Amino acid sequence: MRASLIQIAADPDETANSRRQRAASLVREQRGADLVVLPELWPVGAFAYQSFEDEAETPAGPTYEVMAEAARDAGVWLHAGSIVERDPDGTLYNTSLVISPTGDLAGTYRKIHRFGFDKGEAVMMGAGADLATVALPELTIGLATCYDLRFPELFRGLVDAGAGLFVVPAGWPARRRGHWTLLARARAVENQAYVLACGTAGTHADVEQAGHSIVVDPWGEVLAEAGPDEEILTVDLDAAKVEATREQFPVLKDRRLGVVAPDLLR
Ligand SMILES: NC(=O)CC(=O)C(=O)O
Repeated sequence: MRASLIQIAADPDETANSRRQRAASLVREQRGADLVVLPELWPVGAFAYQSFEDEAETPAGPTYEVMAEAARDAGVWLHAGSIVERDPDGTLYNTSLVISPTGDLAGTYRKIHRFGFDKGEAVMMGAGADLATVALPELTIGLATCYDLRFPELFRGLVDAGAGLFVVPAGWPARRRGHWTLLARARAVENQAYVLACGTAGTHADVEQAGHSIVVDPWGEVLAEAGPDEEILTVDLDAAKVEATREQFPVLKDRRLGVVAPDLLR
């Protein structure tokens, strides 16, 4: 299974539309990949809070339209990163879109853990309420976004829902890059799953982005890591490695939910 992570820049020198066109042409260049991934809120910039209202769209809006055509042309599954979604009731969400090789919307995920504590996304957006997985031919992918990476219980929930690969689009700041790498590896090791974490490059709203998109295997080994600038990481994954790792070192079978989290069993 070949995956390409497109670490596109978040610099404010482009409009959302020109970013969409540029991202679409990069997706088209990935013909031959099975799965292509874009980062969090790349049409807007993850920290461009002042643009959220103006750039909000529906899951079937301009980002989907442009990226669906690109996915179809390239014949790939496309995790199109996330958009600012406006629900019909007016609430904004940080919503990921997964598009099939035929251009259909195969899944959406509203970011559950909102970043910013008492400002930014945390106060401007609603919190997602549902876990999301999408079954690809080789593996089921579990969806999470950026700050979600700090919440291991979400990833365990995705494993219980069948995930063997987590896709994590992000707009992670450079000043916390150490956490990004550590957390991506931790989520892979503890869940014996692949992690494809795709960040943004450049600087947006004065927040320097970490870049350093990373692919980690189910044993926690880093298969590929980008630098800080725009870059495309292409990696071959062995889908069978998920089950093989879980069989050879079956820690997930030793969970004691009845003791440590009885509420989860209700
Ligand atoms: N931007 C995010 O969603 C998360 C983040 O920056 C972090 O450090 O966590």
